[in-house]
Amino acid sequence: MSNENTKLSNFAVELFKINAVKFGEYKTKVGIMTPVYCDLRVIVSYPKLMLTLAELLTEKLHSIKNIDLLCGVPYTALPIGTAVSLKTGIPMVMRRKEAKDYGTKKLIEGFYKEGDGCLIIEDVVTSGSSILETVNDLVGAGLKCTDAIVLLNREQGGDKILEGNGIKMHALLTISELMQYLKNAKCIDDAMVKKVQDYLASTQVDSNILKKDPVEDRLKLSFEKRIPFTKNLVATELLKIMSSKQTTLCVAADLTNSTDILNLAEQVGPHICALKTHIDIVDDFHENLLKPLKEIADRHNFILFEDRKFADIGKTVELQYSKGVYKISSWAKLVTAHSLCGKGVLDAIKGAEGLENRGVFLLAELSAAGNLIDEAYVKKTLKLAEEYPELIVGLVSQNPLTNNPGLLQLTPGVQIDTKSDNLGQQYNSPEIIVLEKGADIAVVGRGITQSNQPAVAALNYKNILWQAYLNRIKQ
Ligand SMILES: O=c1ccn([C@@H]2O[C@H](COP(=O)(O)O)[C@@H](O)[C@H]2O)c(=O)[nH]1
Repeated sequence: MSNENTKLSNFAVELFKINAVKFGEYKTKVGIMTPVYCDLRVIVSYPKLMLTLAELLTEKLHSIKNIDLLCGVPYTALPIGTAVSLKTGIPMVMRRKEAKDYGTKKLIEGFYKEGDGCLIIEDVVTSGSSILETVNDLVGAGLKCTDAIVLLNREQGGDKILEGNGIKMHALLTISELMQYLKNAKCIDDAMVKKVQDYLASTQVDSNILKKDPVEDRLKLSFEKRIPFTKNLVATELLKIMSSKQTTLCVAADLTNSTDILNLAEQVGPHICALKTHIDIVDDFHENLLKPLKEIADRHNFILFEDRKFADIGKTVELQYSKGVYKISSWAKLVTAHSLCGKGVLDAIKGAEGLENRGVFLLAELSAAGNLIDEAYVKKTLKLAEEYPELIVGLVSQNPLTNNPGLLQLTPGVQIDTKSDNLGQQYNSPEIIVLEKGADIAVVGRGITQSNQPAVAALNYKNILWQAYLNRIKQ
């Protein structure tokens, strides 16, 4: 046996002795029974063994390039990562499982620079999902992750899944090697080896289930090709309008007079996919505004969209959506809602009386300077959106948050030459929001409404946005 193998064999036996590897009948995280169970948490009670593990991992790490940082997958691999960091002198970062709700609100703790290469350290890999969760947050913080060193590869398909997601796994031991070492040391018998082999053969994780969303898909697919991915009928209609009218422009009709709104709708109508209103700012609002507005929308083939930003308990939202003077649910196919109050808001919009086809843009990020939304909130918003595919048309955001081709990204804060207003609004150019920020639909308000010729301005925005979209999908 080579020197390295002797070390590994001794290490395997020590793991067995401290009960970090057990044989019998154990329930796994997903509820199925396994004859072999590895629980490396216990290793913190054995500092000498921890040191051996750090030495073994350090040897493994030498063949990997571009390591600026280490990050242990929480929680078991955090002390292991620390031990390797102390041994190698490579600094460490820590991933929080939840961003704290006070102070810095960071998901990644420690000092790092954008573009730093971060090596992942993990104890046991089955499907690789824990590593991918950690990678997701690290990459979100601007770090590069290409490799993971792990103590034990359970050989259930995790390595392939990680590879499919751009992560090369380097394992100290495979479960087969571990079993062999333990059998040679007479810790287990042939029957147990066979039992474990049979178990592994019958429990391979499907390598498709954890494949990243097709990263390029949303941004690379044409709107037409994205139609089959939508589960909401207004989203389907919107994509069809965008494709046929060749426009991704949504005008924010933030005007306070009914006649001005109708005039604007008439002028910009041929160039837009949606007209966004704040109906509660209209001084002379009367329901009589709605009939001609709907008529213009039908004639020019665009969608009426009330930017109500619902954020209350479900019952109140139900009433705000369908009752009162505005009766939003009777005319606006699209509305916005904050995710802040959770599912109740979405259930209310889903169940309220009104138009049969309705859709929601969920606010994940805001264009306002100094807004209080943090990474964790964005993540939870995304999760909520995925839970309501039949209602959610997409996300209001300033960045590409999802690769799901069935979700549309609506991005406000768009102007050609202006960077901000005096009340915290922040603007990006149409090209930047499409090519860099991932916008599918751009909301332009004052860039058009304050122009002397709104129709000309709208056409200009429409053309620039469409060209940027064409460039994006052909790249
Ligand atoms: O993050 C957000 C969400 C919504 N808006 C709305 O978009 C328009 C922007 O108008 P401009 O005149 O182009 O600034 C406005 O109706 C906002 O309520 C946003 O700006 N940012």
